[in-house]
Amino acid sequence: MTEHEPTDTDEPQTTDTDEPQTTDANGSSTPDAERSGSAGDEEFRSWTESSGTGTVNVQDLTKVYGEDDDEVVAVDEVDLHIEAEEFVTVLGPSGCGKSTLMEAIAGHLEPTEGEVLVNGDPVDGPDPSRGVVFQENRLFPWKTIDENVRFGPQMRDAVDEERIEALFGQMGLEGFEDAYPHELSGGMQQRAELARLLANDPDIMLMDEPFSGLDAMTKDLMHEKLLDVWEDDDRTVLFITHDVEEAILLADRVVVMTARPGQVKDVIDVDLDRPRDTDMVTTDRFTELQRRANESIHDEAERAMEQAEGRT
Ligand SMILES: Nc1ncnc2c1ncn2[C@@H]1O[C@H](COP(=O)(O)OP(=O)(O)OP(=O)(O)O)[C@@H](O)[C@H]1O
Repeated sequence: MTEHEPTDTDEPQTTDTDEPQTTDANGSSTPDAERSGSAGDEEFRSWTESSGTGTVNVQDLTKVYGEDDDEVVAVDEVDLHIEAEEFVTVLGPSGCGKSTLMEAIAGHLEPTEGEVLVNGDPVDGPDPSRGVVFQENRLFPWKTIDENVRFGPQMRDAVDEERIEALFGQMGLEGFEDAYPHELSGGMQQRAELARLLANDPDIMLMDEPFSGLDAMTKDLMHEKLLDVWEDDDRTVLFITHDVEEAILLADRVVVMTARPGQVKDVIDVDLDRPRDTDMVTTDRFTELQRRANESIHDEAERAMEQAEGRT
């Protein structure tokens, strides 16, 4: 498999042209919360053997881009496990390999070393059971919202009209079925993107900074919407972010990554009650978790900045 090679189960891709692509469909994958290093062999074995619907195991994952002088080690020997129905956020500085990790789980790229297992099976390409959402939505600009949402199921001859109608209600998009993506606000586009993903009924949702382009108020609403979806449907979620508050508010566990080459530095258990809402960010426990995450990420952010400035 070549990086980003189009397959008939790949995600819809927007392009600079208005021409339909032949590379669409809908894949989704599961992420993992890692626990390498600190875990004993026996404990680690029990995680990797767990293979319920929606479990992800990343084992010794290394990804090297380029060759010789251009070589970049994006992630280095990452071990991660995510239980079925767990919500894990990955927090890391810019360029530390977060997207690389997610793309490996999505099946969009081939590891240099190591492997990813989903439900105990090796990932060897995209699959609709692993749904991916990016910061820039991948809606087809030439299709209506309804056509976008039903595209994945249609490709598999598995359209469920009731499900699609319910998704429009759940995402507050009734009345916008015939609109085109450019006619919607940023928040509505991301809700349409979520509906498109959920139309495939994925076990695992892989979300790469999906709300980072939204204003604060819309972002809060999207957090509530996503938590509702997750709490109702028991899906596994791997959510990548730079935002400490977002990482804690959403997650069961926050995985903190080092600066490049990305490795798991820390795993923070978030023991806040559920259901969660944005008011929680002012509580003592939230502040304490936030302080811990900030301490963990601080040096890595500095190192990442030095790397970006060419100082290391
Ligand atoms: N296809 C590629 N070819 C060469 N280098 C790449 C490729 N994709 C990513 N990289 C490099 O690998 C490193 C990790 O990239 P990645 O996008 O996974 O990091 P990230 O943590 O998601 O970054 P950001 O937070 O900025 O989105 C970066 O140095 C990036 O430039």
